[in-house]
Amino acid sequence: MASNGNNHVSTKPPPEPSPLRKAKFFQANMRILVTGGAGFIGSHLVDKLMENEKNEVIVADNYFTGSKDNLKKWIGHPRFELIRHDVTEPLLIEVDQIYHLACPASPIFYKYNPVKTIKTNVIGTLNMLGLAKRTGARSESSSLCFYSHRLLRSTEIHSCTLKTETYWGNANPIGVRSCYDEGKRVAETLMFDYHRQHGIEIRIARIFNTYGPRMNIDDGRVVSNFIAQAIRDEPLTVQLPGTQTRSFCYVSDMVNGLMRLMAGDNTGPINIGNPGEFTMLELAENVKELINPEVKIITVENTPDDPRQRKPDITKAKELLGWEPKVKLRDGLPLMEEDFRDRLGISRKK
Ligand SMILES: O=C(O)[C@H]1O[C@H](OP(=O)(O)OP(=O)(O)OC[C@H]2O[C@@H](n3ccc(=O)[nH]c3=O)[C@H](O)[C@@H]2O)[C@H](O)[C@@H](O)[C@@H]1O
Repeated sequence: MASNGNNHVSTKPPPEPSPLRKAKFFQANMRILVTGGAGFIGSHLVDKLMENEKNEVIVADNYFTGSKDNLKKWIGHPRFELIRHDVTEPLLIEVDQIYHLACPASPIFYKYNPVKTIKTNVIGTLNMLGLAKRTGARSESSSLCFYSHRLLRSTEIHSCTLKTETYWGNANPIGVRSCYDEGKRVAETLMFDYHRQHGIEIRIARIFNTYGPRMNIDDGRVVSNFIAQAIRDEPLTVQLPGTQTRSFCYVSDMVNGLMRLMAGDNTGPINIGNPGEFTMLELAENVKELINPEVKIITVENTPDDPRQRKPDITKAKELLGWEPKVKLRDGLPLMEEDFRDRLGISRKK
């Protein structure tokens, strides 16, 4: 029997881990960090991740646009942790996967503090890559970093081409939206540099306009604006010219796409969005018909640098991930209406 060097011979086996620790060890074999997990897409992702009993989910959020309300059903759950944390500061924890979603996405929020927005994209992503590098180097499990990116913003007014992943973008570097657009571009560069230089496993999703329950009611984006306006009997404000297009993806489809990407072997970038394209006037007509046929539609001034057309080409997502969206706009809008009515306390007129 081996001596411990103090002439004391131990005959006792090492202590068994406590039943609590054992239970935790065997149940939760994937620790996942979701930055921005108290936000709109993040909180739906958390719901889905928590369905798997093998996942332990940690959310880091500074609550700038996210809210604890979105996570209230998980607070206190043994496999869930919530940290008030700003991703522009380093975070030292052990995780196996990172879904990095933290960043204000609505133009009114990101223009409110553009310096913070670009710091969130650049320094926030650096910090997450640093975390992935550290944990990847130390633990046996692979450490993945995932980064969400909206389509590179196009200011090509007459462009009517589909946006494939090879599109390099034509973004205004000095405009009011540049903090977001350029921040996302640099973040993608950082992701690939860490991947090439340090072997960090990465996934890049290019997320297109997403809608659904839990969007901030007054966050200024078009679907939430129109639905709140229709419920409050206020005119739907179509920004000129009204012929600009967007393609709207329901949040459950988005979350499934993000999880498929994480589970597969492709680094991306890969477009995740719904290719169904609508003009803002068509969207207003749909909201009017489905939610409040009495409501007026008016036109108002637009904001600078508003892209005129946006439609994802999702061939790659279909081929490589076997993913495509399922929820049609006309089915998703009523689901969002229900949530907005609950939160606004306004029920449907009889
Ligand atoms: O939802 C998103 O994912 C995206 O939202 C915004 O991008 P944008 O496409 O301009 O989103 P909205 O602000 O919802 O605007 C969409 C279109 O609706 C129009 N709009 C907006 C608000 C409104 O009340 N009425 C209206 O007609 C805008 O002029 C614009 O053409 C952000 O800039 C992106 O970062 C984000 O990815």
